[in-house]
Amino acid sequence: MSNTKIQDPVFRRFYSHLNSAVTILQLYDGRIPFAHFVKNYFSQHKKFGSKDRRQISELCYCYFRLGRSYPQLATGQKIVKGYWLSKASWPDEWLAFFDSFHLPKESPDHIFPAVHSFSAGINNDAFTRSHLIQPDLFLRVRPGHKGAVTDKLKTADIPFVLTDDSLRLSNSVRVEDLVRLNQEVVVQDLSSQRVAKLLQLYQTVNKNEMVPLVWDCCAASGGKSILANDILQQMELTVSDIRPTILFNLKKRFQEARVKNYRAFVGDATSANPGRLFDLIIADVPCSGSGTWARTPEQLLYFEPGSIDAFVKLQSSITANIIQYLKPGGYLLYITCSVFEKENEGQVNLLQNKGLQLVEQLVLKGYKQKADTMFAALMKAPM
Ligand SMILES: C[S@@+](CC[C@H](N)C(=O)[O-])C[C@H]1O[C@@H](n2cnc3c(N)ncnc32)[C@H](O)[C@@H]1O
Repeated sequence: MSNTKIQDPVFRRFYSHLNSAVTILQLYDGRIPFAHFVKNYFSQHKKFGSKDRRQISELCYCYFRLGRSYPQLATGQKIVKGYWLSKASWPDEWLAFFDSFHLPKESPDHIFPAVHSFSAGINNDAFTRSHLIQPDLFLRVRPGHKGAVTDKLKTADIPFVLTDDSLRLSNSVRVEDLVRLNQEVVVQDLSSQRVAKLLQLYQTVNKNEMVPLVWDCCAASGGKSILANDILQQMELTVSDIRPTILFNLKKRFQEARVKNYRAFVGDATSANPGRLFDLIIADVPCSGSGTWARTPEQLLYFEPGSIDAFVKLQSSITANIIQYLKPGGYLLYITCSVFEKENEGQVNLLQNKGLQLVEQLVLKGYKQKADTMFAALMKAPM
């Protein structure tokens, strides 16, 4: 680390945060999400105020964002390089400060683990570099709440960008203090919101006049179910997940979101029998999450490449089971937050081999918009 004596309190504080970040990174082994780890660390080390906590965490994330680039650098130097690259421009005094660390001029060359080919149309270079910057926070405004929500943000003087029903905000905004979460808005990444396109398509191609029976078989806390509720307006919903605790969160969230007409059960989608047939099954399957690693950049260092094949196997076991519960001519909405072709088009191919017809698939590229990258496919069962 540089010996430069910098008296400016801004840089002295930076050094102090840098030293704390180095200590934390030396303790972290990737076994739990870094967000949980750092939260536990701060709850055991009460001397850090909230601003310090935020800055120290950001420095740790800057380190992860470089992935396996610059193996020759000490941890502190790598943090500073990541911090430098995390913003497009810096004032001159900061550039002089960074210079004092004798950092390499070359661009990072091992940000993303090259473990498998990407889905069609993903630009390798742009996607990889997008990990250097923290994505934005996105909210989906629920039907009928646009005016009230934007008024609240304006009154609180919070900068935002509204595009259709999607709000983009800085990550530092505490939205829960400003608007009613789940009732007025849902915290949902931009690409996740774009899955709406396939739900709207389902509405136009589905010729059944009855209220559709819908099963969200990997529901988690219900983000896609609430989206389906807002688009389809009327549906008879079944939700399930393998984790009982997440269904507890779902029930609380559904109460806030005023989603009432549903039944829930704990079930392993590789073998669960929901006891009826459905017009639409939503399978937002467990996956590598590789389209969201700009939000969890520790994965760039700690992700186990071997686990992709385990995810692929799990995904095909889930789809093999659930398609048995599609009505003749019913629809499957298959979703991942992965960029790997194996988890995306590869699974669609398997389903086509089982007789399903592809209606439309979308590679939801978020990397140019400070958002996640996802994949969604709408498929139709034979009549
Ligand atoms: C990507 S998340 C779903 C996110 C959710 N649809 C949303 O929009 O908020 C995948 C979910 O699948 C669940 N899961 C993993 N393996 C499963 C299995 N074998 N059967 C059912 N659910 C499973 C996980 O517990 C997790 O909640």
